[in-house]
Amino acid sequence: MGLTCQKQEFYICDLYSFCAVYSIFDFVAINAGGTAPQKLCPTAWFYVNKQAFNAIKPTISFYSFIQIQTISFYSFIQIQSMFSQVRMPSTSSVLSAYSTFVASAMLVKTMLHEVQTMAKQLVPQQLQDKILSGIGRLLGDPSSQMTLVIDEFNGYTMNQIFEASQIYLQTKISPEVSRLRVSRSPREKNLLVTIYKGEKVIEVFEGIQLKWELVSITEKQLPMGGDKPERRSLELSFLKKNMEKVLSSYLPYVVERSEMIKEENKVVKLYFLGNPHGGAVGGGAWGSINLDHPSTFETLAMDLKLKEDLIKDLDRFVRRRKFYKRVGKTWKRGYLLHGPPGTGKTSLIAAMANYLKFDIYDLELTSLQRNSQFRNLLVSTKNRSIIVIEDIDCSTTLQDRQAGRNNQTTTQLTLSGLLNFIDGLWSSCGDERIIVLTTNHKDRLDPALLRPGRMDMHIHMSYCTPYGFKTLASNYLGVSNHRLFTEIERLITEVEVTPAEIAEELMKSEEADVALEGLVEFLKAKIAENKSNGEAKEVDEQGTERRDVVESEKVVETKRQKIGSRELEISDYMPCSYSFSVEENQSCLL
Ligand SMILES: Nc1ncnc2c1ncn2[C@@H]1O[C@H](COP(=O)(O)OP(=O)(O)OP(=O)(O)O)[C@@H](O)[C@H]1O
Repeated sequence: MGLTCQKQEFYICDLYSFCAVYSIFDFVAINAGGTAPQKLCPTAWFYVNKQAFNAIKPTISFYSFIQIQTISFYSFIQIQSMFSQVRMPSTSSVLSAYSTFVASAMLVKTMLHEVQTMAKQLVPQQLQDKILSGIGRLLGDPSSQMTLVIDEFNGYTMNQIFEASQIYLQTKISPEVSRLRVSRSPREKNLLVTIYKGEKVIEVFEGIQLKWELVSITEKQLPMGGDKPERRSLELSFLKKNMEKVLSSYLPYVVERSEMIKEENKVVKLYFLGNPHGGAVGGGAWGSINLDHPSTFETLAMDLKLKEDLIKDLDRFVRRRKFYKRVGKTWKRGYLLHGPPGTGKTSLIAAMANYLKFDIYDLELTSLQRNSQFRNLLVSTKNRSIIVIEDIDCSTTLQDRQAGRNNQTTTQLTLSGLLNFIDGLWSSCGDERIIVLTTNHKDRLDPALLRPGRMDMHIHMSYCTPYGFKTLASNYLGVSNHRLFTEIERLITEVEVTPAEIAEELMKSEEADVALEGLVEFLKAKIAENKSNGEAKEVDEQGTERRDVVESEKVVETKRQKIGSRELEISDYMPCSYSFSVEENQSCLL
């Protein structure tokens, strides 16, 4: 709007400047002996003033306009009489004419303010812009070229348009380009191929021809020596008449495309607590490395149906930005992974991150003392991330509340601080967040954490099943069938063995025969050990109530209980017994 006002002022002032300059030149010409301009001058004066009156009469009072007219006419006559004398005007008359002009200019300025204020009120913004862009078009030549210069740096920070354009231009390199620059950051998977200085890329966007060129200027050698600094810019040239479209459509398109390319090539990062006492806002407390965890949904020994359900749930979550906005819910999703150690909880988190290309923030609660630290850390996490709190049951402070010791203060890290983040006001700072809590002992968690709606999905990860074993055998040994499979599947149903234990046995040899025979021995030994442990317990506790049952009986009993409860047991045909709560699953499938 500031620019608009200046333009209006400029155009109207122009009329008056034109009038005054015209007068001076006209009368210089008269003094030089001309006659025709003498007749033309009053005509021009009246013409210009008439145009000015027509332009502004709807917006200023008639009285104000007459004032302008009188003063400018008086100035005009003064100049005319000054220069029409045979002799040169005296210093006093020049000064008098000058002061009249100054007064005139000041009054005009005041009037212009009045005009602008009223114009702002009376003429809609869009119309004002249209008029100005129309005048701009009349003044500029639309067939001439326009060049936008996009510098690599804005001061000390990288220019995001430069970065986005570079990424975008990778996809537009044509065979005509003869020199390219290739680079790769440490531990990045993909090469960055960009055009070299002087090279051009030409493309057509919605009928507009655009030419990109990389320009590089090598600065003078620094006094301290070292490499000569290079200042790089991208120059984008096109016809002037397309300026508006390039700014409002093309460049946003370039940025959007570059975001998509970045997303495709994104290396997932694992953030961990570097300095929890340091500047948390701005990410200072988080250190990061590339997440090289190879776990994916393909390699994970999970029931196929459960895997598909989870993938669908994640897909639904990421594409529902508008839905969350419409229903007034913060765009986040919580998963509680529970089950014994070595059943794949961490592997599942890595698989989720690799699938969604979301960064992971590993939040170690035991290293925090206060809710404020916790909040600062959460505020400094980025969108499209998974915040993980592993072994939530092991946090002493959170256990305090469960134990009934009401020693929480506002300065301590408390369960309510955590819950506040999960579904309180703090949860709304940031978009597309996934929160994953893991525990080996769901029964030890505070009921407040388990209340329906708090964590959207509870995923039970349990011991290996025959189906799970087959997945692991296929992953580790590349075999889908073997003479020992039947025996191994039978043994697995007799003992609680984790996928981690099986994976370890399968890794002991590259030869399937050797690895599987080793696994058979391992399972038999585990059954025998369990039996002897069970018997020993029985002997120890003879004479008292017999509480323990042999391991196989216990597994069957646990399964029976789960089937009787609301949990949907899938372990009958899956490797590890993952389960969903039916109720929670329904709520997440909104
Ligand atoms: N379901 C599974 N599918 C494939 N591999 C698995 C699975 N479960 C465990 N593993 C293997 O066992 C290793 C340990 O598993 P993981 O750390 O994911 O288990 P966890 O349940 O998170 O254990 P903890 O509770 O001790 O953290 C993994 O690196 C992986 O090789």
